[in-house]
Amino acid sequence: MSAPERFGARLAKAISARGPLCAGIDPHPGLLEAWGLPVDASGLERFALGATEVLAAETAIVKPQSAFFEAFGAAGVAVLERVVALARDAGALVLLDVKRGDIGSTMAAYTAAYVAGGAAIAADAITVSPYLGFGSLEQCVATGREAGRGVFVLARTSNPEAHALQSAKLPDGRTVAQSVVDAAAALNAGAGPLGDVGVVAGATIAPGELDLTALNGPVLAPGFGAQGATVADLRAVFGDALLAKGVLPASSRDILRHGPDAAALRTAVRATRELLAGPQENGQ
Ligand SMILES: O=C(O)c1cc(=O)[nH]c(=O)n1[C@@H]1O[C@H](COP(=O)(O)O)[C@@H](O)[C@H]1O
Repeated sequence: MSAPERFGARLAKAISARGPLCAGIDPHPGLLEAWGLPVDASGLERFALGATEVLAAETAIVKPQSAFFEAFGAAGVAVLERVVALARDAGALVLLDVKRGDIGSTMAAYTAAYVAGGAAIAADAITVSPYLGFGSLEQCVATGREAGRGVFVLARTSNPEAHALQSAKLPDGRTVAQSVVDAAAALNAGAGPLGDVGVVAGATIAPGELDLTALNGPVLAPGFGAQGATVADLRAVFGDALLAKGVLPASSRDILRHGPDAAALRTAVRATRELLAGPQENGQ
């Protein structure tokens, strides 16, 4: 049997076809209410499946946030499984935002859950945390890679509290965040057109904080939209060359607030895609 196509290659193709926007599927209780839905598992189901049907038909990759599903217990996790399947049927890749990270032996169980061949909730990629040491993630990367799946490692996150920890300096002078990027780059060496190990770098961070030029992998850039970052910020933080090669601006609430009407949601996601197309085209 031939090896599955690698995640980085699949993502590069999806970006070429549909643009780089990553649409977040974050069923916040407040959004369920705004959509006129009950804040229970039935409301979650209608919100999440309705949003996925529209967003996964329009974008290269969707990002369901697991916590909003887990909050409803087993019924919520069952909805998450359906979201993953529905998104794939609609032609989008699925980045499951679970931000997992643990000692290697426990990380193996998260790997089996999400990115190994035959995973229970099989995503195309997951978000992972490097704070038990980057090495604790390497088996997950290797196993996911064999199954054609990837990871996005938290490097410099979009939230204001992140700065003190992630921008702390190591004895060699690099920031913690830069060391995460460099470790990801080492695992992506030689891969083309994009490696399977992405990093998370918020669109809200200061320009020049991170050197991503050697990453050779995708960058998830949340913070665009509801957290205040604009297209101009994306250009300032990442530069046109990187924006044209694997930066995925992620937006959740700013798009989802346009539901529940499917046509209005579709118009909103298309408008966001078009907004992003400017720097992409200019960057080539
Ligand atoms: O890993 C993430 O997705 C993530 C990393 C980060 O640095 N900042 C961040 O906001 N996120 C997630 O991205 C989404 C942002 O949602 P909005 O602010 O509504 O666009 C949420 O699901 C967050 O959990």
